Amino acid sequence: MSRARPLLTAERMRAAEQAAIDGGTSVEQLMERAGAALAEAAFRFAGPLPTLILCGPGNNGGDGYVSARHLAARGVQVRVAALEDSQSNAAKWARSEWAGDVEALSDETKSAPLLIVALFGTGLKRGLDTTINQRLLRLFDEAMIRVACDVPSGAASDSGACLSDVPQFDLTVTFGALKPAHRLYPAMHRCGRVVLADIGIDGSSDWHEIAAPRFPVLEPGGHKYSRGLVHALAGKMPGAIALAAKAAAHSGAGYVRVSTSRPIDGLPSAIVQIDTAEVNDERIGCLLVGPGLGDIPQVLTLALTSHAPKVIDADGITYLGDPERLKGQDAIITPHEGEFKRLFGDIGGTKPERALKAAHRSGAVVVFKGPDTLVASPDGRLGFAPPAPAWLATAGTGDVLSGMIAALRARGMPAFEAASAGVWLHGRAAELAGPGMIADDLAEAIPAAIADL
Ligand SMILES: NC(=O)C1=CN([C@@H]2O[C@H](COP(=O)(O)OP(=O)(O)OC[C@H]3O[C@@H](n4cnc5c(N)ncnc54)[C@H](OP(=O)(O)O)[C@@H]3O)[C@@H](O)[C@H]2O)[C@H](O)CC1
Ligand SMILES: [K+]
Repeated sequence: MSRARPLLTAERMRAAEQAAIDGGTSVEQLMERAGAALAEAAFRFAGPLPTLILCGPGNNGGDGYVSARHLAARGVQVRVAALEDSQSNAAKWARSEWAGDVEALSDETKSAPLLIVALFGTGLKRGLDTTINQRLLRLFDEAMIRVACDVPSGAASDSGACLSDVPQFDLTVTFGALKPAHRLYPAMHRCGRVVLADIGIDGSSDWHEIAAPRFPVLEPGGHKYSRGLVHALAGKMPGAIALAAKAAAHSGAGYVRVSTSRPIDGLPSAIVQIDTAEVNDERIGCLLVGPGLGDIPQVLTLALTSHAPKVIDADGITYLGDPERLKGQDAIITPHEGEFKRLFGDIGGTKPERALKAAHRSGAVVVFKGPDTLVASPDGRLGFAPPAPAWLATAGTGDVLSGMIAALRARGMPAFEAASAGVWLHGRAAELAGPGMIADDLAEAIPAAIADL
């Protein structure tokens, strides 16, 4: 299991920085490590290209001055352009240690093949002034490779909002821990590749980027029930539950059963169809309800009489009405924005805050889907999905995800881990299925995604 990279809000980042300082590390030492890491990552990524570094007035700019010194020490032709005088002592120190000139950022500033932008990081308070932003965008267009220091300038670190027009960077070098902006829409799509540098602060957090899952080892002596029985309840539109059932089968469930009032054609024969719904059969590893449910809420009510772990998706979420109905249900719900709002109403805050409040209120693991999918647990853990292909936005991919999560849960993974692993595999399978995929291809790409692990 590759180490899951931690994420911290700006406030928790400052606290971690302060703890390091209380522990005897100076701000200048932290800045020296950050700037050196920025130089190292930029050099590895771009090679010894002539470089222009844009430095802002705060410590983000300070990192920029330090990186200028380190790149110059490698023989790189480096120029620095500053927005204004440095405000903080550490930034003043970093600027004083830079032996070269510092140009004033203006309309006359010439760009360079490698552009490193260290204008604003976690201290951004508002969008960039139009003049500054125009200059940034011009220099950006004239450059070949663009690198952001810590956070793309103009992106709000905690919410992932772009407070001004943020261009598309090739690389973002961040320090200590990832920031929410690296994994929240739209800022996440402006970062390019994100490199996390260790600068000696304790970045540990209960927020993480979801990493490739480690699968429960299959017991040779196992049988179809020990590998997990997924029991799906069909509703009005059988196509959706069929897709979810297929995805569950491809995700390694030992046995997939569908309760349906009429035969569903096109289902692989490995998937058993029955016209009863014994939802308290203790062999059930995970119950799945919601895909294609339509307006038959009594099927959801039946599902809630089951003691089995369950995945509730789509219409099943809509018909819940009250999040409290999920208490004690050992449930994973998989809402997109609309279903989230219908169930939880207008919970304010950033997407991470909303996801965690919903998990806390419902007692369920909440997979809050979107171009930035989060997995929130009632115990405060929060997983951020790595960027997934845009072509996942097509009909039926949500049904596939719910089936994948149900299978992993049925295989014995705890709810939060099963939901996180499902989200990760869903994105990976989409990459393998390619841009022309439809949801059926996505389900069929799951075994290759798992084999990849
Ligand atoms: N946290 C760590 O472990 C480390 C972080 N480092 C780097 O430090 C920055 C955060 O530095 P900070 O000085 O807090 O903030 P910024 O550099 O991002 O912003 C500096 C000032 O810029 C002004 N500001 C904000 N928005 C705008 C804007 N749109 N236009 C103009 N000016 C703006 C603001 O000043 P005000 O006068 O507006 O209050 C900010 O104070 C972090 O990102 C890392 O790169 C350390 O170097 C290493 C360790
Ligand atoms: K920046």
